[in-house]
Amino acid sequence: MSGNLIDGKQVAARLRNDVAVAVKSLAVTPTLAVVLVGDDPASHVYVRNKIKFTRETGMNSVEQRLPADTSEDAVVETVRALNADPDVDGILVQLPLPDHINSNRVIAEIDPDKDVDGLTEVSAGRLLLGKSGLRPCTPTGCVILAKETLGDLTGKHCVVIGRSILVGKPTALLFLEQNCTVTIAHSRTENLSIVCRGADILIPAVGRPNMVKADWIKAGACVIDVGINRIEDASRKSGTRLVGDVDFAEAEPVAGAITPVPGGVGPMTIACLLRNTVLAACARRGLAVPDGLAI
Ligand SMILES: Nc1nc2c(c(=O)[nH]1)N[C@@H](CN(C=O)c1ccc(C(=O)N[C@@H](CCC(=O)O)C(=O)O)cc1)CN2
Repeated sequence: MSGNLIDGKQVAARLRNDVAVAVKSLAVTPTLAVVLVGDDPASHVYVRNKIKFTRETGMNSVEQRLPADTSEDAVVETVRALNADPDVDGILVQLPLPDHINSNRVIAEIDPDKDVDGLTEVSAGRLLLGKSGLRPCTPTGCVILAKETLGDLTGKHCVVIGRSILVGKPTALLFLEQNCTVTIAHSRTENLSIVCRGADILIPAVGRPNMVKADWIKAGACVIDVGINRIEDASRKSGTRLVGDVDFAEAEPVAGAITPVPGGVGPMTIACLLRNTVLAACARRGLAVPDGLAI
């Protein structure tokens, strides 16, 4: 890897190791339950990896795989049963759900103390109010990568592009929690490139391949690319490849540090999910959080 690359795979592997050490130190074995509905191939890969890493870090994995035509009520019942199971510490419902299911209703059913994705209204409220709680995984991964690169983030100007509930908004709040000065930019922001050029930390999270160009980036800035976009590439056997929201070839020479896609924020998402599962297990069971899991 070249000098300014932020190696998300390596940081994620280290975090998974910290989780494994933490799990060994606990008197109980945390359990993560995964609910997967339907046949989305990417979701199947993500869930397979979540289960694999859950087991590799010494935790129990519970799987609920439901067919694509499962009714919304049946998915809600599945979540309720997991809420009621005292052995289950964390519940995650893999997104996206099939079109006929209202994701908001399903997520709202998750017990906030088991909400290891940090997506319920209670988790969002706890984050907004600065109360302890489970934080969303991809945004937490962004903070860990930024701190790994820059150390203390106090006073840094962080520009988040995107205002989604899954990434943009919680990312902004988490960087605010780190004492950053935060700007949330989006598709209607005027002079977007100029706003971005003011960033010490730039976090595009919009899902638009190669949108951020070299002249959007302040020289030496830390760029954390949340976009994972599959584009056509006839030169590849598969006919496609993954790119971020940042035009990496243009941006890399300008940035002080930059995440690649793949191999940047993506692997952190699952590592942070495992960390959240330990945090949930400790909070539910009144145990102290083991050393090594603080951000
Ligand atoms: N319930 C949730 N659903 C979804 C989430 C989530 O956090 N919770 N995020 C995404 C999918 N996702 C995890 O679920 C996820 C996405 C990407 C990666 C990752 O490691 N990507 C690799 C590339 C993988 C590839 O080759 O396709 C990378 O960026 O290096 C992990 C997890 C939507 N749904």
